[in-house]
Amino acid sequence: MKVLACDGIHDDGLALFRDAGWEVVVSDPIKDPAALASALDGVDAVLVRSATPVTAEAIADATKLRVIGRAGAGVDTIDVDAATARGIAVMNAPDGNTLAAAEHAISLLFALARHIPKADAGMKAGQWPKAGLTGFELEGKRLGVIGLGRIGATVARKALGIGMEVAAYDPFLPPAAAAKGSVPLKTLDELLAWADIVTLHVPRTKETTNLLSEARMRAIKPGGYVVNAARGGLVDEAALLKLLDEGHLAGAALDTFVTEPLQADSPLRAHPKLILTPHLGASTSEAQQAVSTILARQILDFIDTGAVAGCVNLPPLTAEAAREVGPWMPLMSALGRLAARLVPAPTRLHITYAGRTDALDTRPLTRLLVASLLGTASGRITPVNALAEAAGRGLTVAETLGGDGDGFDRLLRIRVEGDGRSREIEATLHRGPRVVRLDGVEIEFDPLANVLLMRNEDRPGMIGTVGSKLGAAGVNIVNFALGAAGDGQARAAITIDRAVDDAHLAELRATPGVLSLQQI
Ligand SMILES: NC(=O)C1=CN([C@@H]2O[C@H](COP(=O)(O)OP(=O)(O)OC[C@H]3O[C@@H](n4cnc5c(N)ncnc54)[C@H](O)[C@@H]3O)[C@@H](O)[C@H]2O)C=CC1
Ligand SMILES: O=C(O)C(=O)COP(=O)(O)O
Repeated sequence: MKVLACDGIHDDGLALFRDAGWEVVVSDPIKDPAALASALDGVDAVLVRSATPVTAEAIADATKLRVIGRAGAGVDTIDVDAATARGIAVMNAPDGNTLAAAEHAISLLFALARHIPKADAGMKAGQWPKAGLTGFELEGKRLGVIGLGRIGATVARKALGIGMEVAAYDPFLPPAAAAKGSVPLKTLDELLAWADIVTLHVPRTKETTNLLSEARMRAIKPGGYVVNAARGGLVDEAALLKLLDEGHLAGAALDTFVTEPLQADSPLRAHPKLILTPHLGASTSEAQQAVSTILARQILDFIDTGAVAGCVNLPPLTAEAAREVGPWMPLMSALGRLAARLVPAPTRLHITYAGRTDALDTRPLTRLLVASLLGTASGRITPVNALAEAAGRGLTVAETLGGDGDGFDRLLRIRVEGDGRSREIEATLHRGPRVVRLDGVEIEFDPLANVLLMRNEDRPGMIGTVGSKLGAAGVNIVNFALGAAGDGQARAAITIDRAVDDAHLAELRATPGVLSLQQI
């Protein structure tokens, strides 16, 4: 397995990959999508920070890539939709840098309040720049937090600790979190009119782009301040310069920019009321160590056990739940392949998880079954894109939980329909993966083995005739399971030690009494 680590990923996380036997390739940021595409050749996982954009073009031919890992919080530099469509999991590690980002925002508040950068620059230039650098106290001032998630809530807590009044705007806060929080919530208009300093802690999305537009910044009290240590593009940079020039805003501090690195000739660099840092929010050794190790563990667990944590395009699956469903995974893949052979153009799939269903998270099982059912048709289908791909291809997927397990601890009943056909497979785990019934007829076989499925006239001599033809083809029978279908026909599942070639298959199909024969 191979991981490509771009953008300066802390070595502690990379060591976990090396310990697990992975090849680790370390790279500087790769800005060019074509260059990233070629660097991704043969790569199973790629790790990035904010410098390397992972675009649709970069991953279009990444046939081995299973995970894009963001060693940090914001996934706005990753084309998550394109990754999902290609069946690639996208993971991040937002808990690892919350403190670092929050402390950076607080640092910027102090830097603004006490002119620290100007004071320092003057001192370094041989001056004693005391006059003109009178600041203001943060205690008693009003801080308006936009986005009360991990970082916003941490900033709020720290700001309360230094005696600031704090309120927030976050329309997506879960009601429980809003109810127990010590930070009053306001509408955006109320917050902007109330705050002395507005600080942003939202992700960059279509909705949050230019959240602080010219009109919104005008709604901040004259003499107010803006801090953006969240994402470039949340603040309209041109409008900010205008409002600083007009004197409507007294100052602003930016850690993140529309274009990064910021252009050398950007007018932002020259503005005396602006404090700039080069996207340093997450740049503490603690945060980098944390995000790299959290992310590495998430990716290694996902690949090794199927456990899902910190994934933005798959539902979570705890290690315990992964252990519970793990043994069923090979069965789901095999049943998907079998179902695809029985009904090549499926339009409806109904899965019943019967018997004991407690502690069974069926989501990864259903996704894998669907991926395997569709995967044989074309393209790259994985549990990440299986359900979307099913919807796109007109396959309805339904699931029933519970019901009689027919004496089995757990029994899977899979009905596939399409093209006028309707087939039913019942399967379980019993000394390995086992199909126990096909279309209601009791025949047992291992769906992972080489199997011939036969429908034949229910008359004496059939086993012998087919058996000797297989013998003549040099194929050994491992198991011959036969069940009467009740209509003068029988069904057989013949487990064999190797695949039968086409010529011998044709000969078997031509055997009198054989009504149909399929190799799976
Ligand atoms: N400067 C830096 O180095 C760093 C920047 N960040 C940025 O900070 C962002 C937030 O990180 P976390 O707090 O960990 O994420 P989070 O997901 O815990 O919090 C984001 C909050 O924003 C809220 N939100 C979303 N859309 C909103 C909208 N339109 N208006 C108001 N609130 C909205 C959400 O409800 C959520 O509570 C990241 O997405 C990233 O862009 C994160 C780490 C470091
Ligand atoms: O985690 C985030 O969202 C960040 O913005 C941190 O960016 P970085 O990893 O320092 O390039």
